[in-house]
Amino acid sequence: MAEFDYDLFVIGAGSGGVRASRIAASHGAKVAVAEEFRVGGTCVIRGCVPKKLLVYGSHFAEDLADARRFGWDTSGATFDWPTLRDNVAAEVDRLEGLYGQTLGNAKVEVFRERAVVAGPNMVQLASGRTITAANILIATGAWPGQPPIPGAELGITSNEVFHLPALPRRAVIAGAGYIANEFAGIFNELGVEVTLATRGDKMLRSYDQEIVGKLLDISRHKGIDVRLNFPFRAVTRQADGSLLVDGGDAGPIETDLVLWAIGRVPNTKGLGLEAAGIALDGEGAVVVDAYNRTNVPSIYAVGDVTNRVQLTPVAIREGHAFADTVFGNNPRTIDYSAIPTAVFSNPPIAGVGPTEDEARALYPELKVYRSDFRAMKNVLADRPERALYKMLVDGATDRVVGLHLIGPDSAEILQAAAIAVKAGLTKAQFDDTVALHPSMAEELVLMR
Ligand SMILES: Cc1cc2nc3c(=O)[nH]c(=O)nc-3n(C[C@H](O)[C@H](O)[C@H](O)COP(=O)(O)OP(=O)(O)OC[C@H]3O[C@@H](n4cnc5c(N)ncnc54)[C@H](O)[C@@H]3O)c2cc1C
Ligand SMILES: NC(=O)c1ccc[n+]([C@@H]2O[C@H](COP(=O)([O-])OP(=O)(O)OC[C@H]3O[C@@H](n4cnc5c(N)ncnc54)[C@H](O)[C@@H]3O)[C@@H](O)[C@H]2O)c1
Repeated sequence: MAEFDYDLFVIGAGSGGVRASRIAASHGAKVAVAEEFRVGGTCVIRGCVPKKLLVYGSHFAEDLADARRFGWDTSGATFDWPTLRDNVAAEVDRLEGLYGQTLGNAKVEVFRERAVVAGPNMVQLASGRTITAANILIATGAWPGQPPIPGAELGITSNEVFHLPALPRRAVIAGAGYIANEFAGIFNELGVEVTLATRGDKMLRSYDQEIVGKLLDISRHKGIDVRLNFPFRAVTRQADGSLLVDGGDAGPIETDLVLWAIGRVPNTKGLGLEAAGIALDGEGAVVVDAYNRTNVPSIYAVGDVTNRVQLTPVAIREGHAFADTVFGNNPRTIDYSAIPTAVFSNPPIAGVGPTEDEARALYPELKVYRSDFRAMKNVLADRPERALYKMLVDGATDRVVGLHLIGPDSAEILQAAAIAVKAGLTKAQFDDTVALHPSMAEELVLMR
């Protein structure tokens, strides 16, 4: 190994890169990682973590309103955006520090600058220095996309949304995926007039559409103006400083903020990959095999940059499996089946396994169980919205193959239930489990 500066050089200290660095070092490898922005990556700095904290922060609006029915006098309660924004930013700073410490404790050297691939065993740092490594891991994540229309630059993306100087009076959120629905919920609760507009005819395409239909109804009931089939043609700044979104036949929308949430593009531009001969797919994602190896044998890639499943727990698993495979003498691949996922909309959606439409094609004897109910807390709060739980069962084997939920705390409930789906448990085994009463989760063992 002495012919190289490092056994492993990782580009990108996000979810996948940090885990891979730490585990490779624990297997005895000499490791360095380069990070051009902030250690921790998208999830910690401008993704999952600050987003979830804003979800909590914004939900107090409804909680405080509901509290009155439970006897509390909440008059005089006010909201201050800078306080929430700055407290969230401080928590992100704290976590960034912990990630740095973890790398330091693991004896991983951190270069706080951009790195690009300069050859099968060489990277170049922004400062000009070149470094050699027996193996290179590309873990550069993804970048928010913007549509190729005039005025797109007048909008912001999830990169900027956590730092708004003030909340806008009105916001147009473009897209109908994860980020769009999560920020529609956050902004709506914080009193912003939200329009969620997407060019397609569906929201959250990969989720069970009956569950998504419920979210659509509840979102509209909460005052979110959801526009499907909305073509974004252009954005212009008006004389009074507001923005005008040109939607062609769907009409213009006047707003104060445009948030692009139209998908995240693998971060491979200018990374030296073409020059190094690394194969990319049509969307610019690094092509890898099941062991995360590219077509150049010394170069690997994990996480969003490979555009397989753009989720933190998946990037972490891929990074870990890569390190075990290459440095731990333990070749491992990831099982991508039955990955539980959630959208932290208001209310949240969570699902595991195929949707009902997908399951119908896979299991000819599919049985669908439903529980459509109003959470006890919502009943007393006089809040009309209902929850919906769906269980998909393969009639041939009685196995529960999918669960799809919308309702309070559905992500928390699904994580535990997903273990049963992953383990291949049957409907009879769910039914054998005594209900935990009173809870929402008990619906899962009471479906008839
Ligand atoms: C708003 C938002 C909310 C999200 N919420 C969730 C959620 O609730 N749950 C969930 O599972 N996932 C969520 N995600 C997705 C999740 O953040 C990503 O799937 C995850 O961060 C991917 O990890 P990664 O290691 O592939 O990339 P990243 O975490 O993006 O890390 C890549 C790192 O590489 C750095 N980098 C890039 N190029 C270079 C270079 N040339 N040199 C040096 N450094 C470089 C970047 O600065 C970055 O720090 C969310 C994403 C967003 C944007
Ligand atoms: N809770 C979570 O786990 C979570 C949260 C946020 C992000 N993420 C990850 O990050 C990824 C990116 O999130 P996202 O919400 O940006 O993408 P997404 O893929 O979830 O949704 C993109 C949406 O934009 C629409 N769209 C695409 N091009 C458009 C255009 N030109 N004009 C209008 N609409 C357009 C699509 O139809 C789709 O509805 C997600 O796919 C997910 O993997 C996960």
